[in-house]
Amino acid sequence: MKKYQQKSIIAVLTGGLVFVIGCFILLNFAAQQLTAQTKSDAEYILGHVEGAIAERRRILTPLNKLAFKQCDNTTLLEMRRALFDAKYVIDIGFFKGNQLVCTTGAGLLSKPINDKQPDFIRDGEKVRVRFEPELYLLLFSERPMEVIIVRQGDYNLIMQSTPFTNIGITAPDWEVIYKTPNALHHLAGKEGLYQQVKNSVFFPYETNSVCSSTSSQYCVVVHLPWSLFFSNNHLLLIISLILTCLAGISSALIVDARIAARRSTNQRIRKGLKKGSFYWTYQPIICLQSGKLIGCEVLARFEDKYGALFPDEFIPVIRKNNLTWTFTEAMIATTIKELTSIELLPEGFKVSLNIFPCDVELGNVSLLPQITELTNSRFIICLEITEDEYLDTSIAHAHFRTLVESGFNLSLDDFGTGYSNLRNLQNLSFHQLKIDRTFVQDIATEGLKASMIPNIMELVHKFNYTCVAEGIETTEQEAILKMAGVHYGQGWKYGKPMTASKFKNYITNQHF
Ligand SMILES: Nc1nc2c(ncn2[C@@H]2O[C@H](COP(=O)(O)O[C@H]3[C@@H](O)[C@H](n4cnc5c(=O)[nH]c(N)nc54)O[C@@H]3COP(=O)(O)O)[C@@H](O)[C@H]2O)c(=O)[nH]1
Repeated sequence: MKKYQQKSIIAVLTGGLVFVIGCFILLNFAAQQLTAQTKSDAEYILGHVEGAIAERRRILTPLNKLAFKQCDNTTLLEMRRALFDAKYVIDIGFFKGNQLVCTTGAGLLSKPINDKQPDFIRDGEKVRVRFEPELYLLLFSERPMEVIIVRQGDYNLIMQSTPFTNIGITAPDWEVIYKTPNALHHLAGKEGLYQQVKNSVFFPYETNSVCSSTSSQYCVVVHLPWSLFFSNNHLLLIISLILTCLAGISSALIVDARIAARRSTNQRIRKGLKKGSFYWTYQPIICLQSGKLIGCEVLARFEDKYGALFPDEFIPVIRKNNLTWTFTEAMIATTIKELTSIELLPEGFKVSLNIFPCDVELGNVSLLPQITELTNSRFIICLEITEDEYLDTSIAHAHFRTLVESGFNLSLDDFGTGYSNLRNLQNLSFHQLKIDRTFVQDIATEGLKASMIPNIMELVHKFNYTCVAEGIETTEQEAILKMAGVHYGQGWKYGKPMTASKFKNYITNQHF
């Protein structure tokens, strides 16, 4: 599998992982919300259950204390008074023995009704509770009602479960139960739900149950399905999903970009040499006295699908990978062709090519005289070589002599920066010395390096060199260098390194 494909897979996997983690966080958040919702629904219903229990006590205990022996108008009046501000109780009945004789709704019954067996009895208080799924109350006789009937002493009361169902809860299913040691008694809501929850038939987080703190036998269970929860919060869900997707996509893009950026410079440069990612630019060199263009320096640039690399990045890699000569050959082949095609360039135009010092030591430079594009060109080919310890050997000196004999000009680059051996100035068969731009930049601050320019010029004159100052950006620098006797200048003041076509336009506007 190709490396870039592997890297794309890593980016996609990272994006996918971020998406999955995002979804997990989202799901976890939704689960917390669902739990909170079911808990608040269950507590809401339980609040009503406790309210109903309290109401039952509030009504039945005082009524029983009145100790009526039969149902007459006084009894009915007291019963109706008790019912007046009730919230859960819809009817109160009075018993004689085991027979219901009157109710607040129907008054005195023409035919007493026998009490039925309760579902359960609350021990201490002797409260008998019965769930009636379809009770036809005389007052509301057209429709059956789901009610809870609670008997205490001589009275019973009927509570409707509608106050629980018509409340503002989200869960569609819920159940109120009463737990005895041996059984569960359904009181309101969806019968059997409690048992289903105990049997874990639902998805996680969909259910919740709470029991009363005052009467712990009363419990409420609610069920809110995920599907309903999501459909209730669909807008939030969609926005969160979009954000999670965006997080996934952007992390994939970031990883991709980072991988691309980190993609081995080595590899890019190796491939770039074969695939033409290198191109060359030309920076004008000007005669400081006449102001005329006398030559140019060839400077490499690199750009591939991952972006540009600067010479400071690719030159060391080329050197480290022993690609210096391959690189120089590519430079010569392209640049001489490009410059030759610019007809306006006169005979004797000076083309400065950078040569790696290691190619001098390795003897590769001895191949230069064999490159006919160079030797047959109408230009003066100036080889710029950085001062280096490699140049300080007798073999190097011999190569330089051969190059000079073959018609090349030699220029000592970056003079004053690195390895410096003044003896070389005399021994090397060089034509030119190039003052490094740090000396020129020092002019503005009148620094130590700038103060050394006259000394450099003394050496230049002594050994009969020509001198180029590089990095000239301002008129002030130009004036000072001109006064110091520097012959040529190179820098942004005259033009930045430019492609062949731009250089052609530049030349069109110059006078030789
Ligand atoms: N062997 C080869 N070496 C090469 C080749 N192409 C470049 N190089 C070497 O890389 C070093 C950096 O080069 P670059 O970034 O291109 O910088 C050159 C100019 O752009 C820069 N310059 C020129 N004028 C100005 C200026 O006014 N201000 C300013 N801040 N910078 C300026 O200076 C660099 C000139 O380089 P040089 O004359 O060679 O010292 C550099 O060492 C290049 O040699 C290549 O094809 N082969």
